[in-house]
Amino acid sequence: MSEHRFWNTQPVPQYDEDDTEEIGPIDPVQSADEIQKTPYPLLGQFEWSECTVEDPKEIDEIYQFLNNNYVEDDDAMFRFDYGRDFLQWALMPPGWRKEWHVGVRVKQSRKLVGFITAIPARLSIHGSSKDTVEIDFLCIHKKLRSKRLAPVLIKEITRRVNLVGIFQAVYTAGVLLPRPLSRCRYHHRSLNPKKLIKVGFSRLAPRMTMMRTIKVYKLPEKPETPGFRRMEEKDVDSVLELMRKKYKDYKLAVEFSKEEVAHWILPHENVVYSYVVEDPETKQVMDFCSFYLLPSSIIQNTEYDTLSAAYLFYYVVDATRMEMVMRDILIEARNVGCDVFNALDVMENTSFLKDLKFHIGDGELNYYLYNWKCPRMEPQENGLVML
Ligand SMILES: COc1cc([C@H]2SCC(=O)N2Cc2ccccc2)c(Br)cc1O
Repeated sequence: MSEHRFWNTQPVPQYDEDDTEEIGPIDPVQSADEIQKTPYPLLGQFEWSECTVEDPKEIDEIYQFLNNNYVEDDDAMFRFDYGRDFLQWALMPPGWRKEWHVGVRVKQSRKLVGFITAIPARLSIHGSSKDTVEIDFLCIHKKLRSKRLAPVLIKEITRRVNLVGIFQAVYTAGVLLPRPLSRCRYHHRSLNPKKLIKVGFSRLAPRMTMMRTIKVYKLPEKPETPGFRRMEEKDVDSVLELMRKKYKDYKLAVEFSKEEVAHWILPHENVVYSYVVEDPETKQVMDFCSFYLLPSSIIQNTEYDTLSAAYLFYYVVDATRMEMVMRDILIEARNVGCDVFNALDVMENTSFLKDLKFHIGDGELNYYLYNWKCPRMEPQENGLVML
């Protein structure tokens, strides 16, 4: 990892450093008024451009740009296809800022060729609370790769975040950079095995027929947990309470406000689906769970061009009901048309992945902190899900 020309200049733990138990900023503490007021210089033909994500035209432009240029798997078989509604939801949570939706355009054509975003997040890291941002959607046009544009985008978003007095950030990547706070793995549960095999994501197991494979992954028609229902506005306080109690046990977690629970967890059609388990007697909300929809383009396939996928999001479920509730959201995801259900090995996920017939994927997800040194953590100690 010594060859990282950019990351070796940044306030992140370098690879050769030992795993000290120290906790604190890496850069000397600065105040917002010491921060450079002008944007970083760009190569001649490019200019900075704050995107207006409330404008359907601009959200569509961002959608198309990410749909064509964002993250692919190592074999270039799939590329994330974040939806327009999903992007508006992801980029306008409570406390969002327009100046943190940073685009790079070609001056003369106005074409969008670069993008990076930040959203505010109050994080609990090894028990102490910090105002930070979550960095996401860093994307450079395929034709402009290895022009050293990404470091400029990262420095510019850092400057804009520092201007309002925030000096820490969290970000994730499939690639290995100096230096992961936590290294997690994706697991996948087939919902439509026939399509997953046809598009080359799954393979027919030896001595298994397609009919037999379909039977193995078959799920009941409807959820079976007594009291399982969609989450509603009236459940926000209960869900907030469940999260506050449970997520303080994780070494990395967002400290959600009531408004943030409403924004991130209440159902949003075609974006995020959430459910509660209401005790049939007491009418108390005992559990909640949620997943978000993030399709992928299938880059080379004659029969299909999109893979519908659900991703496990936030939940608090009693251990005795865990497997049943998680099976119920597999059923809900299948019922809204998903072909596969994805989950990381974070939180308590490993308690049900095997029994619910998830298989480990080759996708790794590494979590990183910017300008904060602290001990690393195991996936199950990690309570943060990034979109
Ligand atoms: C291909 O193996 C995986 C690819 C991905 C990512 S990379 C680009 C993309 O679109 N993905 C979503 C996806 C695509 C296909 C199946 C499941 C998830 C993940 Br995340 C974990 C995997 O194991």
